[in-house]
Amino acid sequence: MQLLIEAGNTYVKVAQLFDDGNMELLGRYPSGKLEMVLEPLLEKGINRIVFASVGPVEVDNSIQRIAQLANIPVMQVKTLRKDFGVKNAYSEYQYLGVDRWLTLVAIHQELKKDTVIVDIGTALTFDVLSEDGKHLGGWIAPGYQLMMKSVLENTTKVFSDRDHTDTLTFADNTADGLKNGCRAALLGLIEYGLSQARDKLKTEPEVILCGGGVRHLPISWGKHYRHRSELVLEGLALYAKCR
Ligand SMILES: Nc1ncnc2c1ncn2[C@@H]1O[C@H](COP(=O)(O)OP(=O)(O)O)[C@@H](O)[C@H]1O
Ligand SMILES: CC(C)(COP(=O)(O)O)[C@@H](O)C(=O)NCCC(=O)O
Ligand SMILES: [K+]
Repeated sequence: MQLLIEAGNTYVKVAQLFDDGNMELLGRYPSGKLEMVLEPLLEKGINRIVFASVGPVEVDNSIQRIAQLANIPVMQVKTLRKDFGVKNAYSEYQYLGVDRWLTLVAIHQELKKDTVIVDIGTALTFDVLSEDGKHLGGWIAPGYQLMMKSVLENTTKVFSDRDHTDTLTFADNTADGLKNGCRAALLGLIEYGLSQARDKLKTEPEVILCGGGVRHLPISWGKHYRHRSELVLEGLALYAKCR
C-alpha cells in the first residue's frame, strides 16, 4: 500500500493507494496539523509515500523527516515540462503549481479531450488543455474565502454572517451582498474563461470542477459539468502507480 499526500494552502489531503489500484481518501486536515496527522498513519504497512505540495518548503521537509524516521521511502512529485503526454504551457515549467500539473496529467490520461479544469481551493485556478495534451495556459485568482477575507479586512462597514444559501440572487443586505458578490466573481471568471477557451480550441470543451470551493457555486449551474473532487490525488495515484 502507498500513502498519497496532497498539501494545499489550506488543507492537507491524505489517501491510501492499494495494490489493486483503488484509492481511498483517509481525510482532509488543516495544513498546520500535518505532523500530528501523519505519524499515526505510518504504522499501517506503507511501502512508500508519494506527495506533492504547493505549501512552504517546511511542509516538504517535515514529510521527508517523518518518513525517514519511520524508514519509509518517499517520492516527491514535481511539475515537469512534459510527462504522461501532457506538455506544460509555462516557459519556466517548474513554476506551474504541482497541483495544477497533477490535474492536467490525471485528466489527459483519462479523457484525451479538449478540457477546462477549474480547481477552487485557497486560490481558484483555471487551466485549458487540448485533446493532444497541450496545456494552453491558465489563470490564478483568489478563492471564495480569500476574496471574502480581503474585503472584510480592508473595509469598516462590510460584514458577513452564516453560510450562504444556494441561490445566487441580488442581495438586499450587506452579508448576502458580499457572499453572493464573491460567488458571482468565481462564476464570472469561469464563464469568461470558458468563452475564451471555446474560441481558442474551436470546440466545446469538457469542464471539470474540483477543489473544496466548488460548494460555493450554485448547484443548478454546476450540475452541467463534471465534478472530480479528488483530482489532484488521482494525479498523484498515477505517479505512484507508474513511477
Ligand atoms: N468543510 C469543508 N471542507 C472542505 N472545504 C471547504 C469546507 N468548507 C468550505 N470549504 C472551501 O474549500 C476551500 C478549500 O479547498 P481545498 O481544495 O481544500 O483548498 P487547498 O487545496 O487550497 O488547500 C476553502 O477555502 C473553502 O472555500
Ligand atoms: C495557484 C496555487 C496557489 C493554487 O493552490 P491551492 O489554492 O490549491 O492551495 C498553486 O497552484 C501555486 O502555488 N501555483 C504556483 C504558481 C503557478 O501555478 O503559476
Ligand atoms: K486551486
